Amino acid sequence: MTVAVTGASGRMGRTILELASDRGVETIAVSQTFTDVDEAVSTCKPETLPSVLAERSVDALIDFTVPAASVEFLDACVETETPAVIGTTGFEASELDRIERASDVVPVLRAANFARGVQGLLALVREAAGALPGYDVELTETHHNGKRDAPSGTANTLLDAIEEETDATERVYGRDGIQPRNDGEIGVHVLRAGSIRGEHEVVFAGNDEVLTLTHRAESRRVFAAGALDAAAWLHGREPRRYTFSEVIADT
Ligand SMILES: NC(=O)C1=CN([C@@H]2O[C@H](COP(=O)(O)OP(=O)(O)OC[C@H]3O[C@@H](n4cnc5c(N)ncnc54)[C@H](OP(=O)(O)O)[C@@H]3O)[C@@H](O)[C@H]2O)C=CC1
Ligand SMILES: O=C(O)C1=N[C@H](C(=O)O)C[C@H](O)C1
Repeated sequence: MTVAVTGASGRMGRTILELASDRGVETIAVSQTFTDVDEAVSTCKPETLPSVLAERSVDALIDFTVPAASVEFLDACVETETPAVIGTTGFEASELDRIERASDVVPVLRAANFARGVQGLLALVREAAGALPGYDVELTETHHNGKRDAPSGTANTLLDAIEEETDATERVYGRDGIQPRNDGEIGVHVLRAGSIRGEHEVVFAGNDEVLTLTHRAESRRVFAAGALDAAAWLHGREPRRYTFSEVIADT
């Protein structure tokens, strides 16, 4: 398998290149800035991506960058009929529409979190939310100090699931001042500190009891592994939007 990895000098880009090399997956590092690339990895600048995808036999593109760049890279995939795995988070609605339209032409798998355990967390949160009506729900997410978007993409996915399963619909971001908690709120709390890889915790409290569900990523390799698994799985599929849970169910 050959994958093109955008944002190759970034935290995730580097981790994917490392893990791909361990797995014997060939990579093309797509980077605006890369200077210290391993000789075994070929590189290209983002501007040349369309011609590289057209000329080289690339099985999938893996993108962990920023939303504006991500949708541009996806255009190159559409132009060259290359499947796309997108891990970038923080998209606006118009960018999500663009991704949706691209998936009419090429297979696209976008996930806010490529850790398999987060799919477990999502299922458990859904179950708890449905089983504990009326309980207060609060979510905390904690990441490294370089993360741009807040709340995290994973937090937003968990919040969507909680809202689907409960009557709570009002997201309250942080708490400050004199304001008692109202029914129907979901508290959302964001921490940015040090090099923490990614933690998500959902608290359900009521009836004199507390249920806490937590996922903690201990290394970026867990996300890189999921993205590489997704790329291998996506290659050769029909154009449409796919989910990471489909990959997990199958591998
Ligand atoms: N879905 C998941 O499982 C996970 C998702 N993420 C998400 O992945 C994304 C990247 O995270 P992370 O690696 O920590 O971020 P970094 O900031 O470390 O890396 C992002 C890289 O993207 C490239 N880039 C930045 N701006 C542009 C631009 N305007 N045009 C083209 N390329 C650009 C740069 O690479 P270069 O200079 O080489 O081009 C940069 O180093 C974030 O949205 C994050 O939330 C992170 C971890 C897991
Ligand atoms: O930026 C990160 O680091 C992470 N981002 C993803 C998100 O926004 O949910 C996934 C993971 O938590 C790491």
